[in-house]
Amino acid sequence: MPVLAKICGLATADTLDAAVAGGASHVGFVFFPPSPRHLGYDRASGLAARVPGHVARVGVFVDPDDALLDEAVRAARLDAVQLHKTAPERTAIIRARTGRETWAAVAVKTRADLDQARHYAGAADRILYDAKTPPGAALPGGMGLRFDWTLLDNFRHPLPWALSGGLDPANVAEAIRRTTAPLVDVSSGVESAPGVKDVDKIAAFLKATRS
Ligand SMILES: O=C(O)c1ccccc1NCC(=O)[C@H](O)[C@H](O)COP(=O)(O)O
Repeated sequence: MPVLAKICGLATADTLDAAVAGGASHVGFVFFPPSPRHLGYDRASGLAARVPGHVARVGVFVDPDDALLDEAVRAARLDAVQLHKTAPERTAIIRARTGRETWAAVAVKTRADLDQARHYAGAADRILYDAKTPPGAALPGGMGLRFDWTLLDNFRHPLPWALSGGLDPANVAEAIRRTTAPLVDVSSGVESAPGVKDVDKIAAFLKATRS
């Protein structure tokens, strides 16, 4: 089974096209104004129009309100929503409201953090294990931080899942081998500066997922 790959935080046509050409299964659009990857609705709409049908459009949110969600789902024609810092009860409501595949991000630093995933059974469709960012950090993701992959050893995943946090072209093959992740997600590992995606790094990352 080929490993699926999401390139997150795309904001330009050339880098979006590189993700599609390189074989990404998912592309991520960030709707969170403090992020250097944040997209307005018009820009998201234009990018979404370039995405072929076999590639899923994922909107990335931080505990969003209904107005933001509704407008982003419409503008970017989202296939899935990825929710950070969103309680299981609210996640279930968003899943029902949008009718979209719903991913719950679980921030991981210790083994105990993984237990949060169980609370999303019945509320989400997929868990995204991401590295926990430091208290007071501006962003809950997209900071290039990695968690200890061995924490996932023998963990009984309550839902389909994905691995994220600090992945890059040099370490993603080892991450897949070590964790058996069915889907990997990257943002800053394929950037030349925060929010600036690099087409060569995107291509290298996607190639490495198949190695
Ligand atoms: O990327 C962002 O700017 C962002 C902002 C707010 C919430 C989540 C965000 N990113 C989520 C992602 O899916 C990233 O791809 C994931 O955290 C991994 O990031 P990185 O460690 O930089 O590869």
